[in-house]
Amino acid sequence: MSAKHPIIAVTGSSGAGTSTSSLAFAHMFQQENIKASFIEGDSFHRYTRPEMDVAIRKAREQGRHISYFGPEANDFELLENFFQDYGRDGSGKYRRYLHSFDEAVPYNLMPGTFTPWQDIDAGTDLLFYEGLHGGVATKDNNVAKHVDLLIGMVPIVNLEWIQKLVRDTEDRGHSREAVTDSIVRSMDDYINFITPQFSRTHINFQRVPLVDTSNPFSATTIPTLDESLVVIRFQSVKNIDFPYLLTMIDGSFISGINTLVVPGGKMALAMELICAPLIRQLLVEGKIS
Ligand SMILES: Nc1ncnc2c1ncn2[C@@H]1O[C@H](COP(=O)(O)OP(=O)(O)OP(=O)(O)O)[C@@H](O)[C@H]1O
Ligand SMILES: O=C(CO)[C@H](O)[C@H](O)COP(=O)(O)O
Repeated sequence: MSAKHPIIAVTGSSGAGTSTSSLAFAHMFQQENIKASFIEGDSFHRYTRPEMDVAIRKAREQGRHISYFGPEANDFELLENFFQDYGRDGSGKYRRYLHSFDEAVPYNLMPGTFTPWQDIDAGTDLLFYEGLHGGVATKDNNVAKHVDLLIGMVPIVNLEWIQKLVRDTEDRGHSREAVTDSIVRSMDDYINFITPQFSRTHINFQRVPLVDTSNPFSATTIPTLDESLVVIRFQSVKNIDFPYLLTMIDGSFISGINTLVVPGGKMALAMELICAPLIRQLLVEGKIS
């Protein structure tokens, strides 16, 4: 935790929508005149795509699996140190993992490689991380403890797989078979390193489709916001003004203790109405109560 240099993390599996959520946060930061450093979790992968292909093959020969969800393919130590450094004095180094030609060409690099490490901008008000491991905690590394506001982005798993399949095939040049294989290969790490994070979050946003997603592996389109609801669970934040949220968000309702449901189309609005006061509190008081 850091009063002076707060860290906000949106954590979620591959395809969950953590990058998409950055838009709502970028909007909030702009409205509140907050200077933020945006960091992508994929920067902390250990391997380039060709190196990862080799690591996957070697692990397979040894009868093991390696995936982007676990510590073999991601440097949790580096991520923890990065958060610690930022929390201490607002410094840190970042790089980008380039998934597609669109992302790689401006750097004159190939997809599946990294940009060089560089210093983050000096003098930022906060760090915003979106990625796989913002709330990870293992016996060796506790990333979660450095985060001041931790948000879980967790679509129902069929929807998550559809979002991953469609995005990875349409934007990242992977075959349907390769994406399916990576989902299967990642399952142990998913259970051990991804899902436990959602018990450490302040708030989880869970998108639930209202259309049939029973065979995610045959889907070719992503259910739209209007074809979904979002279940918002408040875990470790107090003083949430539910009457205000219910008034402001048309079609919202309370489904259980500390759980608000909003129409999918209202997800960004809900995120802003809920998170903006928390961010203000974080910057003024140095913590979320
Ligand atoms: N709320 C949403 N409604 C509709 N589509 C969405 C929503 N959130 C994400 N998507 C779509 O799902 C796909 C994956 O989203 P996104 O790229 O944000 O995931 P991610 O969590 O950042 O994944 P990765 O960590 O693998 O980069 C994208 O095609 C995105 O447009
Ligand atoms: O988004 C991901 C994890 O968050 C990808 O699975 C990971 O970055 C590897 O990408 P690629 O398979 O395109 O090389």
